[in-house]
Amino acid sequence: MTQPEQPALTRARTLVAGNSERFARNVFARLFAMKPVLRELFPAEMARVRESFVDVVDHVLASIAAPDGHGELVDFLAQLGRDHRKYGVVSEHYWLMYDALMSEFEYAFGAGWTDAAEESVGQAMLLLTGVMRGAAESASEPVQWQARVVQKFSITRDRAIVRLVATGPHPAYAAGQYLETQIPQWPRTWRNLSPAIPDNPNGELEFHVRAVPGGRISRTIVSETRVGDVWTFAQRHGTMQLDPAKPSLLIAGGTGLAPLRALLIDYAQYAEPAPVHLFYGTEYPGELYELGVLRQLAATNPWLRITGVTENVDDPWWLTDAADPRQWGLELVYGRVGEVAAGYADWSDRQVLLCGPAPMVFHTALRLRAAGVDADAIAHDPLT
Ligand SMILES: NC(=O)C1=CN([C@@H]2O[C@H](COP(=O)(O)OP(=O)(O)OC[C@H]3O[C@@H](n4cnc5c(N)ncnc54)[C@H](O)[C@@H]3O)[C@@H](O)[C@H]2O)C=CC1
Repeated sequence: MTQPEQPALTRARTLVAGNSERFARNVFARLFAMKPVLRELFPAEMARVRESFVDVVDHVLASIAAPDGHGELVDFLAQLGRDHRKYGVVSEHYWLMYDALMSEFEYAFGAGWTDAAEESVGQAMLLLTGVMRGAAESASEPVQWQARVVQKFSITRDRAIVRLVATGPHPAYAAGQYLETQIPQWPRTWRNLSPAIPDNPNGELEFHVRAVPGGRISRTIVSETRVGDVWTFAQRHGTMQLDPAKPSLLIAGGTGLAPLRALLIDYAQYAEPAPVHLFYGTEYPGELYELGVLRQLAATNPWLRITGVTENVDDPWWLTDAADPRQWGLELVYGRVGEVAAGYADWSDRQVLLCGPAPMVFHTALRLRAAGVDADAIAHDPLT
């Protein structure tokens, strides 16, 4: 394959960026016109799909011109191809998508659609659709698996714990990873959720969910999920892990505790692992719902130290029936969890894991870096 021409790729990126919403709409319109049944594979609300789609097209156009090989790009597209199996996308659909993309680029380029432009853009789109198709064809794991809700209870008015049991064998996930999840109330719509317990032979799963403002899926889980609902899972992702040979600092915001909790339970299997200090923060003391469980874990695992952090000293009037975390005798500090943790000690020798609301993770990482922690030592899931 000859190196695609930079000017044509740059022009293609400019055209897409000029009106990315229209570009994506037109490509999908062309695709659905060629095969109307494909519309059923996508969620009713396409805005997020279109946004991600344009990001991928732009990423490919930007990366393919790089002279130093396309290793990372190929890995990225291969993962995307495996992920897309859950939508019911099959090989033939990738050829149709290639045709839809090329027709739209031809339309967008207008008189500028020269042989050279067609060849360069064609190579990029062939790479995009070809790598995704190839990876999907060679993937060996089941596309989807299911689990049934066996228990659900509210922690506060906008947070719930949901427990499920897998209905059959499922691909194991590593503690700290998150799973692509679909709930029956929102068919064909996928969200990432982090299990709060490690993978286990009984297929038991536990999720801690906050109804985030504007979050359709999380709100539905908190308000509508019932025992007996069947959830569907697809790929697992995420690279957060704990090396038992290195001391760690874990900082959790609210239900962001979930994957760190799974990691701690998993970590407890080691005989004498390196120390771990967990800072667990919420807005109000009554929201530190997991302190009781964490205290039990710390009582039998001397390597674990826990500090609860709350922004407010007292609970608001609406936080009823909340347990007072002071009863567990654990350290409780007031402030924002990231600021409290960063100023608490010298963490420069620690591996650091962060999880919680995106602004909290972002600000905590900044604070830690300002306090001398190396950026490479800090890990968290992608911020969305
Ligand atoms: N794998 C992942 O990335 C996971 C992410 N989450 C996310 O974690 C969030 C948890 O929400 P809640 O339980 O309501 O936690 P929350 O909103 O009550 O926040 C908990 C902590 O974050 C701090 N915080 C909040 N906003 C901040 C800001 N702008 N700057 C600095 N610190 C801030 C608070 O001071 C508190 O200590 C959800 O948005 C959920 O999507 C939850 C589970 C897994």
